[in-house]
Amino acid sequence: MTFTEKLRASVQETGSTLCVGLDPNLDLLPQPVKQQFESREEQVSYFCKLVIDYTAEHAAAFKPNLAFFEALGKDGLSVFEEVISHIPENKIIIADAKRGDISSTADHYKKAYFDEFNVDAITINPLMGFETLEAFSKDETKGLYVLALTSNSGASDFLKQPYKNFESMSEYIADQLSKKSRFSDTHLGMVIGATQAEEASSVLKYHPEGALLIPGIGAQGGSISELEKALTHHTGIPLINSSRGIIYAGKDEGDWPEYVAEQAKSMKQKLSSITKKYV
Ligand SMILES: O=C(O)c1cc(=O)[nH]c(=O)n1[C@@H]1O[C@H](COP(=O)(O)O)[C@@H](O)[C@H]1O
Repeated sequence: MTFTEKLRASVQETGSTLCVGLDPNLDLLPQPVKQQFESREEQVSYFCKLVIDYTAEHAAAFKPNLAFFEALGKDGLSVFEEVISHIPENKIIIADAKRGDISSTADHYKKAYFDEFNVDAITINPLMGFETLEAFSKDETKGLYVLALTSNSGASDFLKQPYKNFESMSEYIADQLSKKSRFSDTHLGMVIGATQAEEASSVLKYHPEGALLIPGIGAQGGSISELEKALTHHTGIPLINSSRGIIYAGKDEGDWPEYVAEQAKSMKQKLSSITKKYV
């Protein structure tokens, strides 16, 4: 099954374009989890597994962010592996690693994330050039989400600046990804921030078939109705990510996982007008 086939199937099976972001911040973990386990590793592992159990029926994808696992030190990658092994087979797993390096180094990132951890997709920072993508390009079962128009205000530092004969570097990245897609077995998708809906449609038109990872709803305040407008002509399947807005719902309650499930269900419903186009 190719990456896009798996992506479509996961969205269809769940009737959802929601991606639950696994950003386990030790300072924000629910009190009952902290009380139950002494070690940080056990706390993070248990927390993420419960979030997965309680949200899986509402989500097509999970996006563990590597920073939160690396912050655990030497055992962080073991916890990451434990957590991703807990994610049901039919869900898309995106390793949010934002890697991007010269080709020989990129080849080792590819070995780590595609071959060893066997995730479906990884996020890529293209600042070192399109060379950062090449090592990943030979696997039709995998996808890349390349930072194109990020959700933060720092998008104005480079990405929203005019570049070559494009209105912005974001447009140029989208155009290049579309051209490179013809020669790549791996699906080349984009990261587009939900907080950038105004600029998003002009970027999306350069790569209309690209799968999208869209962070910025929930805690960052991106508007779902503006996002829906921006996606009007887009055919690539979007996964819309919320991390803090879901995983820390009901954080100090004994039955916190119920709040997490409720929040995921509610977000799935809020996204339904976007989702219906892709199911
Ligand atoms: O690549 C990402 O996932 C990403 C790109 C971007 O432009 N903005 C962005 O917030 N993210 C990530 O998406 C998640 C957003 O988390 P919340 O704001 O808590 O929903 C974090 O893991 C961020 O690192």
